[in-house]
Amino acid sequence: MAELTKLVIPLEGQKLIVLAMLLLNGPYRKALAPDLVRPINDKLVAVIYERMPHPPRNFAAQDFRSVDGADRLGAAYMPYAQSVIPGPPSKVALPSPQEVFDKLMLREQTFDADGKRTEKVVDNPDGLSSLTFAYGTLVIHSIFRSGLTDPKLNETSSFFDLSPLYGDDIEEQLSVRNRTGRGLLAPDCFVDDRILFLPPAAAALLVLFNRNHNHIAGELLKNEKEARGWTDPVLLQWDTRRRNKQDDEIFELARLVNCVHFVNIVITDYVGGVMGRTRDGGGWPLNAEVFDKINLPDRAITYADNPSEFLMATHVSRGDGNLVSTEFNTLYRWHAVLSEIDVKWTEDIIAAALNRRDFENLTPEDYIRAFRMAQPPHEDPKQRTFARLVRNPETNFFDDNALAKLIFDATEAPAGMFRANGTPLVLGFIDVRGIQRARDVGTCTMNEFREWLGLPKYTSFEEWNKNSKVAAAASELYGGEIDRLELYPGLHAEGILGDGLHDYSSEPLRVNTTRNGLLLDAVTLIRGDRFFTTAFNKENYTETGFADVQRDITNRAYGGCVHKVLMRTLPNHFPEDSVYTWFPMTTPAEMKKALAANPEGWSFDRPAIPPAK
Ligand code: HEM
Repeated sequence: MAELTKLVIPLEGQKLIVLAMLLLNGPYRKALAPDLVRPINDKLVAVIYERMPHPPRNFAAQDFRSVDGADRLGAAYMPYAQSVIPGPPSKVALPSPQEVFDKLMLREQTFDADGKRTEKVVDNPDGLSSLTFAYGTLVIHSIFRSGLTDPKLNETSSFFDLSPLYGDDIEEQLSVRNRTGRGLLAPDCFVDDRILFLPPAAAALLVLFNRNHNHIAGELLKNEKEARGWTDPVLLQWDTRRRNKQDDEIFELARLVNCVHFVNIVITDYVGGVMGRTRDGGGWPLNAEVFDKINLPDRAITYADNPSEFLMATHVSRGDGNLVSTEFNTLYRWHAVLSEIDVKWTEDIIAAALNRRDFENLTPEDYIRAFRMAQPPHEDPKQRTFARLVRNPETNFFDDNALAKLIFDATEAPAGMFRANGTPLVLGFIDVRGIQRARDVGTCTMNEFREWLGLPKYTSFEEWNKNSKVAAAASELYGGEIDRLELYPGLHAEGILGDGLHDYSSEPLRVNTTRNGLLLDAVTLIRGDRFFTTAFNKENYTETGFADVQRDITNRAYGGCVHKVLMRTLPNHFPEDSVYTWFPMTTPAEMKKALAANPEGWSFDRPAIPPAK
């Protein structure tokens, strides 16, 4: 093992990423001498982080230097970054987006004798549940909100700031607050009405984050009152100025803390799951201290040929800011992984409103009309509902049982697999628009993106996807030239070798582009955020807030964090011994297999719903 470690130190780029991740993986990690884990982890983080430019080199929409130079990196209403500057456009015309979608991305369909259509769902091979991608929609809606009139503009900030809950400007934020001096959000509401158009587990999760905020605000007021000089809010009811000031302070602190809960789940349950590592106890593929100070030579990669300098201390930067890019906006459009129930839910809403079940020629207008008819969004976000949930007329809360049911249903539903021909027909027009959008904003090709990530370029369509039918269709669309393959279909119809990151044995350098990109992006976004790094301390978060978000890497979920929010916000629904509590992003059926050798103390059954009050 020591020999293997020596191998890692002089490596660089992609080879280092693959080998270091292998060494840090479960069984190998245990065999590593403890003092070797840290240097390998640190070099891995350095290589990943330094590969992304900070700040980005280019803005997708910025043809001229801004007149006042006052751009704030990552603020809402900034243009997307363009990480890869594409080469000159090919003189040969590109295929129509619809044709690209139909041949490479449309979920396989079969028709029975009566013409009834069935879509072939391939369950996610890592056992991920639909809840993973409900969470995923909260993640992507936190950082992407492409302008309707100008898709090069991002109307939300590039930070994991739970903007679907809190909004993108002060007016939106105030629309979900009541400013009683306690820093609370109004009961069970959120700002972003895009979430109402998604399968309801996403909205249910957001409601739980609302409750989590209010729990945190309550604890802060209780425990930090003296230290912060806060007053009992009852005594402030006639003093609007002081009441608002106190409310703002508690609110902003609770928001900071709540965002760390959100990102802790991203790091552990979510990215760990998507990388295929939750089931076998792998969790987050990097050392948990990835966002801490790292002391290494400034550009660790350039020290590759001098291993003795590897441990020399300077530092790897962090907290520099973020600007999400147009390439990653393309990468995250994971419509192929939608579960059968999520697709059915979407289809049923559209069919009921439009009175037809053929989804071939949907338009954005059809789509919006269907959702507005199904559940007209209330003007006031405090009164909005979803999935036909009803608010308690006295408290304005939703029924806990109804929320828990939505979470349990999504936990049991197997997500789909990342694969070619995986996007459900009903989301077809969204992908077609996405392909066109990627062209309009000047997105690079698949191979340009891979090269930028440090991955070897594909040399043939067969290498990109071993399924000969998919490879032949793509080759035909792009005139046999793999370098012309666009990023959108390139990512979403890419084949997975073995099961992606797990199978290094036969072709060690072949790593799936999406997973590779996800890891890079997650490290970059979180490490670039000062509130998760340089400003993450007791002074800024208070003793109470800082203690609340500490992760326990020895817990039953291999360090996962989602159970904390579930148990806290629905205290009667998530039992201590249930896989629904600790592993809701993997289906219970899959967790039963994963824990088969050691099932004592685990319940795999759906938790009982308490009698309605
Ligand atoms: C049934 C579930 C879903 C529905 C109905 C849906 C619908 C949509 C719609 C309507 C758009 C806007 C397209 C446009 O304006 O051109 C969109 C964009 C997008 N979707 Fe989905 N989506 C779903 C699930 C997901 C999931 C699970 C993910 C990934 C975790 C995802 C990632 C994205 C991304 C990254 C965008 C671009 C957002 C932007 O640029 O502002 N979607 N989706």
